[in-house]
This record gives sequence, C-alpha cells and structure tokens, in this order.
Amino acid sequence: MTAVNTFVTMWRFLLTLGPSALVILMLNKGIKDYRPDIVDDQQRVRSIRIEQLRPSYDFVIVGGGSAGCVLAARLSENPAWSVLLLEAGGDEPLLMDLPQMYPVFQRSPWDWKYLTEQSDRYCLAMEDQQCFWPRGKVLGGSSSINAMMYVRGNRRDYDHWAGQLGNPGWEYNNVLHYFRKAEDMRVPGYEHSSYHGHGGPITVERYRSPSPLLDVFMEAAAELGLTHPDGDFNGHTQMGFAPPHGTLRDGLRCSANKGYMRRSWQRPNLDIVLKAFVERLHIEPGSKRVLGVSFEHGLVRHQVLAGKEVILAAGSLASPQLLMVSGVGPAEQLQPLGIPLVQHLPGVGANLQDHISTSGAIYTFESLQPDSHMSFIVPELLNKDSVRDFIHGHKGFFYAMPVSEVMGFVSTRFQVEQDADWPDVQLFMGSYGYGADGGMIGRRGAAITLDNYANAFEPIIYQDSFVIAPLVMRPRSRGYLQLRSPDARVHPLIHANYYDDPLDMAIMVEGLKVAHRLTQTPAMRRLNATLNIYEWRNCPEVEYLSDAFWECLARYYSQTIYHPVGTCKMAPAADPMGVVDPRLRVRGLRGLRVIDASIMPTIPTGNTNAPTLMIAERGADMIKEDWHHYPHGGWL
Ligand SMILES: Cc1cc2nc3c(=O)[nH]c(=O)nc-3n(C[C@H](O)[C@H](O)[C@H](O)COP(=O)(O)OP(=O)(O)OC[C@H]3O[C@@H](n4cnc5c(N)ncnc54)[C@H](O)[C@@H]3O)c2cc1C
Repeated sequence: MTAVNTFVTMWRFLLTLGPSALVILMLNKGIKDYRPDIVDDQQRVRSIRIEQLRPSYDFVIVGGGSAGCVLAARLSENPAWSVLLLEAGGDEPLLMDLPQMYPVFQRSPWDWKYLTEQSDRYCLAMEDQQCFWPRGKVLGGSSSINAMMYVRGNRRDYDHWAGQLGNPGWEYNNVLHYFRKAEDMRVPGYEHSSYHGHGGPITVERYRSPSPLLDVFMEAAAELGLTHPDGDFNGHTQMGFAPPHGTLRDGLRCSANKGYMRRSWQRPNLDIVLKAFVERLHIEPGSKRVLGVSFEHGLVRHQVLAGKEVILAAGSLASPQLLMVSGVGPAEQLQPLGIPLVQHLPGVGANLQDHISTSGAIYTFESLQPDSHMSFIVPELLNKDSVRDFIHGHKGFFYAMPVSEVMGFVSTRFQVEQDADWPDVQLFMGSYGYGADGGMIGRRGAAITLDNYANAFEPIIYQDSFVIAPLVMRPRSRGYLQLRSPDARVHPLIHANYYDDPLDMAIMVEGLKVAHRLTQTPAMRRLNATLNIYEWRNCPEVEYLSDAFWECLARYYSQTIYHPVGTCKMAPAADPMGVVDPRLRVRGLRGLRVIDASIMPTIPTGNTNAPTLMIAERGADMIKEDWHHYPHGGWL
C-alpha cells in the first residue's frame, strides 16, 4: 500500500510541476511589465564594481541580512565614515515581495540550506531524520525569505537579559526606543500608541487577503475566552489571540533590504559588494587587533582593511563559524582542525536555542461555503485569474500569508508565574495543511520523506484543512555548533538538541492540547474539524489523543520556526561562556563586534526578526557613541 501511495505522490508532483511553473513564469513576466512598484528600478541596490573597492574602510560589515542592513544604513549616516557591506547573496528577486511565495525560496539558490545532525528524538518523519534549516542567502538575509510576522517578544525577556543575566542597558525600557526607531506602524488604530514608531524604515501592516477561516479562528479563540484585549502583541500585553502584524509595505514584503538599504545605498561613503563570500578575519596575533577580512568575489580572493572595526552580522550560524575559522573559539575544536588559536572563547557556537514547533496538528474540515473551499488549496489558486488579480487588481491570493492568519500566546500549567503575562507557548493558526499544495512546497521545505507524506497526507490531499502549530517559547534545551572544517564554505555540524530537556516536550504536549481544545469549540464543530487520523500511523501503539500521542506527533513533525539564536552570547565578564560584552565587542579582541541574532543570551518570547533589527539599531548607536559621533552623547 505504501509503495503504491508513494508512486501516486511522485507522479502527482511531476504532473503538477509543469503547470505551476508556467503560472509562476507568467507572474514574474507580469510583474516586470506592469508592477513598477515591485521592480523599483531607481531604488534597487547595486553592487560597486570590484575595481572600485578601496583598500581600507572605517567599518567593514560582514553579512547584509536583517542586522547587516541596519548597520550599513545607520553607520553611513555619518558622511565622515567610510563603510563597506559584504554580502554573499545577490539582490532580492521580484517574486520575493509576494507574501504567498514565502516558502518557495526554501531549498532555492537564495537559501543556505542547512541541515541539523540526525536525531532519534525529533524530525523523525524527515529525510535521514535531519531537520532542514533555511537561512536567507540574499541581500536582506533571512528577512527576505521569512514569513514577515512582526513580533517583538515580551518586556520580561529584555528585563531578564539586563537584570538576571547582567547585561546593563538592555532592559525593556531602553530597547523600546530602538524597536520604535526601526518601525513605521501603519495599522489603523495605532497612530497614537506609545509602543509604536512612525516614519522608521520598516513598515508594519496587516496581511491582506486572508481566508474565511480567519474569522472562524477568532471565534474559536473567543469561545475559549482567549481573545487578545487590543490585538497588539507588541503593546501593553502579549497574552491572547489576534491576527498578527507583518513587516509589509503596501501588502508586500518589507525586508531589511527594502526598508534600510534602498534608501541609503547611493551614499558616496557606503560601498556594497554583493556575491562576496567572506572567508575569514585577519587578526594580528600579538595585539589581537582585527585588521580586516578576506573575501571571494567572482572566483577572485580580495582583502580589505578596517580602520576602525569589523562587524560580524552573518547570522547565528555563520557568525560563530567565521569566528572559529579565524581562530576565535573553543581551543579543543580549533586545534584538531589545524586552525591557529588566536583567542580561546569556549562559548562560540554554544548556547544554541530555537523555537521548535509541531506542524502535524492538521485538521480537515467541511467548508461552509457550498461551492468553494475556505482554506488555501494551492493548485486551484495558482491560475491566471490570481495572476491578473495580483498584477492589475493589487489584490488576491498572492498577497495572503496563510501560515498564521491568527496568532496566539498562552501560558501552560508549566509557566511558573501564572499571572505574569509571560506566555510559554505561541500558536500559529494556519489556513493550509501539508495536503493543500500536494507536497510541492510545505513537504519539501520541511524535508518530510516521500514515504511518510504518502502514508500520512496523501489520503487528505487537496481537502480543506488547517493547522494549529504550537511553539515552545523559552526552551530549556541548548544545542551547539561544531566546526567540521577550516573552510568557511563547509557548513558546521548543527546539534539542535530539541527536547533534550523533558520539560520542553511537556510544554509542547500542553500546547498541542490547547490547539485541540480550540478545535472542539462550537465554531470549529460547525466545520466538523477532524484531526488527520492518518498521522496516527507513525505511532500505532499509543492511545489516540493521549499525551503519548501528542508527543509522537511532536517527534515526527518537529518543525523549526527558523529562529536559531544565542551562539555568540552576550554576557558580563564573569560568565565564561560569554562571547561579546554588553556593548557587543568580542572578548579579548580589539576592533571586532558581533551584531546579529547570535548575541541574544536567551531566545525572546516571539519571532526573532524585530528583536534582531532592534539589536542592530542599538548596536549602531553604541558604535556611534564609542567613536564619538555624538557630540553630547545623545541619540539621533
Ligand atoms: C524561513 C524563515 C522564516 C522566518 N519567519 C520569521 C517571521 O515570520 N518573523 C520573524 O520575526 N522572524 C522570522 N524568521 C527569523 C528572522 O528572519 C531571523 O531571526 C533574522 O532575519 C536574523 O537576522 P540576522 O541578521 O541575524 O541573520 P540573517 O538575516 O540571516 O543575515 C545573515 C546574512 O549574512 C550573510 N552571510 C552569511 N555568511 C556570509 C559570508 N561568509 N560572507 C558574506 N555574507 C554572509 C547571509 O547571506 C545573510 O544575508 C524567519 C527565518 C526564516 C529563515
């Protein structure tokens, strides 16, 4: 039976591939011809010609992702400073603007395509029991391939960084300034909110063109008394359910590239080299001063010096890797690989944290609309009408982002401070399941094996369905990276270590039970929402709907929410595992900072793009303070 199903699945992929590709080509052509707002020819960032590269810059920034774009734009505000941004990827392709296209770029040339090490505890339904970790290899970095959800985390996260963890200046009341500085809040009703910024580079809006399920999701949450009081997770309180806000501009993606770089790249003191792969840092062994970097561009190796500082902003996987290949990291890892040790820093690559989720709580249902689906059935919507609606009507399917039409934050019984408004679970209510795209996109992104897909999802193929995915917000488990080679091109080993601490699984099971409770409400019963029974085939020995059943789902359909952080931890000098100090300077070296998601000591209660933008805004200000850009020590 399995072999037959797998054969059917494979053929369906092959048969749908051609028509889908044709629609995408049509869409791309239509954008080029009729959507100058997306083509954005005048503002699109252009790389300098490599002959124009200067031998030395005041600041060299490695990586043009969420953090790197902020840093390049903010540091080049000072016309007396020269700034170089080196990014391994190219500019964003046109289709990246479309929210609906977000998962398509996983496993594409715009993705670094990392894989975690095999485990028998998680990702059991995935190819070789490895979890697939995409990261953006493009200007804008992961902000250009992410799902655009704009969530800042909880005020207690930052008070914890500053108070208990000893990083002065990072308390919520300080970092709020930088969240606001980055933001241009355009959602009606928040014009006067003191929590939001206006006129900043990153526009924040509501997602457009939701499915009719959004209202059902909200009704179900209301029936459990879980509606968010004012719909703003980034405001006064976090707990509750509401449609999330997105980093969107006119309904389209607002990446860090679009927000920060397109308005600053033409400054004469800012040079950008795209397709520039940084291979290592040059550090003078005696003084431990970082002199510059080597990078490869067009098959030629170049060196460039930094008069003031090099700033690593290559993200949570590449920043620690670049430190290690340059001799900065745990001595016991570097020496066997023949890397001369410059600075023993045992914390480099350690303290890895991520938001783990379960993508398997998929519910089929009966549409209340007699002749149409209520959820997104991708092949039906991938047609010329949707293309026309998008190109000429500025509306429809391609504006939608089904992954989390409604988002929720709840506290399980394991959250010690029950009244604290510090939720330990986030939930995404998404209006499509793995069956909705026939396995072309979601299955591929999650790396679910063909056999497993055929067994568990083929029976519900193209049926109306939704998913409720819980995320463990502050996992206790810690993973680590391990260098495999002195060559920066070879990905490090990623030991994700999900569910190493049993409490993380216990919280996940509670999250899945909250999800299931939502499906037992009158609003959901009207749809006859039914858990996809075929996933039970993975663990037939457990009792249906028991804790062991939910655990089985979590272990098979373990899904990263793409938030790896913490691998260059910010910490005070007393913590031997710290990598950067609270001003983000790398310990023991001169002229080097790390400023990106890797410096977070603990993962925030929410998605990580907005916190990374905040860190980079604050990091840029600290650099300006340290180099006396501000005559009176004030803020711009
Ligand atoms: C698929 C996906 C979905 C996500 N969804 C959301 C979401 O909805 N909301 C949210 O808040 N967060 C989301 N995130 C997470 C968020 O986007 C990241 O936390 C954030 O972008 C991290 O920023 P960063 O600057 O640390 O790294 P990145 O943005 O990844 O930037 C690193 C940059 O460095 C470059 N680089 C790496 N190595 C080198 C090298 N050797 N030489 C030169 N350049 C190099 C990379 O190409 C990249 O451009 C998602 C992430 C992904 C991948």
